[in-house]
Amino acid sequence: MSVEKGLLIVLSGPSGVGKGTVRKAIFDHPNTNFKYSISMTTRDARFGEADGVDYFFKTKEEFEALIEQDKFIEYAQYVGNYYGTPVDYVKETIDNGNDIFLEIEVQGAKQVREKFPDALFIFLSPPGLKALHDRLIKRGTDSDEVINRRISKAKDELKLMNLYDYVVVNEDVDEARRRIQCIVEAEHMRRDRVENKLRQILEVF
Ligand SMILES: Nc1ncnc2c1ncn2[C@@H]1O[C@H](COP(=O)(O)OP(=O)(O)OP(=O)(O)O)[C@@H](O)[C@H]1O
Ligand SMILES: Nc1nc2c(ncn2[C@@H]2O[C@H](COP(=O)(O)O)[C@@H](O)[C@H]2O)c(=O)[nH]1
Repeated sequence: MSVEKGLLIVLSGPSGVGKGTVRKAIFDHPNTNFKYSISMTTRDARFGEADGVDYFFKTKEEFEALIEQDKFIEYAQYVGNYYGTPVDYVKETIDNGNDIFLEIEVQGAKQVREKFPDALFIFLSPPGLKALHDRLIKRGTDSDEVINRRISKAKDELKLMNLYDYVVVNEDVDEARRRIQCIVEAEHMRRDRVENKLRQILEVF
């Protein structure tokens, strides 16, 4: 009997909205069984970030060689750096029946939609642009110039939220965590119902 494929869950949204914070809350929660896809990037590691934990840090040349070798499900250039999702771990995880969680920006999410139309797409939105700006400043990881570029990008990214299956507003981290877990659970139930229905219909013959 073939193993049922795992769910590919894509969490996207503008920089500073709290994707990483909400993702950590999800993974720290006892009910979580997802795997996490660690991205590759050419940006410098921030204070406290570790290679192979937060990202796989690569040089531009290494990243471009991996693009040539078709080693990404998706990749994008964001504020002067490459970011991408390595293909092997994602495929292996879903083929083994496990759910996998991607935390990526919107251009990458669009590419995933083209390759994996069955994936579940969730957009994390800030309560407002002022809150987003405040969060980027409070995080203290980027210069004013980079923050302004991220906010300018966010204005375009927010316009794409209607392309997602669900939008979750991150007012409160624990509430956003709970909503995302409910969405994933409901999606599993929906898929199981469709699968069972199909089985029943096919049994008639
Ligand atoms: N609900 C919230 N209310 C207030 N502050 C928040 C909330 N969620 C996250 N934050 C804060 O906002 C800042 C940005 O969060 P985080 O780094 O998780 O964003 P991100 O979307 O992952 O950013 P990036 O895409 O740049 O990696 C952090 O300082 C975090 O503590
Ligand atoms: N398209 C992709 N976007 C990614 C990936 N990993 C992270 N990201 C997004 O990039 C921006 C900037 O991240 P930062 O760590 O420099 O703040 C942010 O929106 C991330 O979600 C990826 O593999 N592909």
